[in-house]
Amino acid sequence: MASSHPSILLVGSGKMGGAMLDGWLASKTPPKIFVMDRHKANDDARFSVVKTAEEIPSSFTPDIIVLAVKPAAAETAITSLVKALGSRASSCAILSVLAGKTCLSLAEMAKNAGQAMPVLRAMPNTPTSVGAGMSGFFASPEASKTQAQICHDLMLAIGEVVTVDKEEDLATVTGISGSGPAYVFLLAELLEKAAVKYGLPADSARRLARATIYGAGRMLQTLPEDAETLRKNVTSPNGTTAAALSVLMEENAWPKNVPEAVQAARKRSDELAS
Ligand SMILES: NC(=O)C1=CN([C@@H]2O[C@H](COP(=O)(O)OP(=O)(O)OC[C@H]3O[C@@H](n4cnc5c(N)ncnc54)[C@H](O)[C@@H]3O)[C@@H](O)[C@H]2O)C=CC1
Ligand SMILES: O=C(O)[C@@H]1CCC=N1
Repeated sequence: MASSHPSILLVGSGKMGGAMLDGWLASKTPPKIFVMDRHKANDDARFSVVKTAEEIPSSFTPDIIVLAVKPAAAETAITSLVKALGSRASSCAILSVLAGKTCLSLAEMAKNAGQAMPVLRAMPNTPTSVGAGMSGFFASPEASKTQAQICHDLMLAIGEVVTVDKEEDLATVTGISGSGPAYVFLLAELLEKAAVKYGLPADSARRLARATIYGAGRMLQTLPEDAETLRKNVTSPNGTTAAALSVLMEENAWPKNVPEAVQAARKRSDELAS
């Protein structure tokens, strides 16, 4: 297995698979990529596309199968891959980005289809498409050190990686960074709507909301201060920010809602496991 330049089969190139694909293609040393998705056009010379597992050429054996289908589609996809790859599947590992589905349950699917395969999991997010992703990562004990390193490095090529020691912690990762971009996009939507409500033109509203979130994000990314300090630096005593935060930080507002939202995502992740 070539760890420096692995070959991957990306199964599912929808919103998350497509975001990872964009990230890898823009990375310094893109892996060799085959995409398997009946909805993906075969119009880009930088990777090959097959619509079904049966179309994977016998000359191609991936090091890593990156599984990026919906959780409910996992079994069909794994079964078709095991059957089509035959004995070649024995040298592949599965890197799943599916919410919820455990390494054990995915490994069972492969075994039931006729081939034991090690399973590793990553929980990425859509900012991987612009090289600014955040992924949680877990390698099951069945994966070799080389497979774990390759998968870790694949995710590192498209953003940051946090390795978790306990697989169940990926549910929390999902509620924080996997789903998290949606919380930020919601904030952008709501700020934009508020700006329009109070009289600004739509274009200005959009720019103000987006640039504010981008600027705050860059500060969080580049400055050493913690988020609380950065917030306090904006908040003049008895000023406008204090007035706004008295609404958002009210006991039953964000301090209650945000942890509850994360817990709802964690619970849903556990439900998707079965
Ligand atoms: N959307 C997101 O922000 C994130 C999604 N995920 C996970 O990524 C997975 C995919 O989610 P999305 O990309 O949002 O869904 P999606 O519906 O946009 O993409 C799924 C893709 O899988 C393809 N597909 C379905 N069955 C297939 C099969 N048998 N063979 C090949 N391709 C097949 C579909 O054609 C589709 O393009 C989910 O399991 C989700 O939990 C993880 C982190 C973030
Ligand atoms: O909503 C979902 O289930 C997926 C997992 C994390 C982000 N999107």
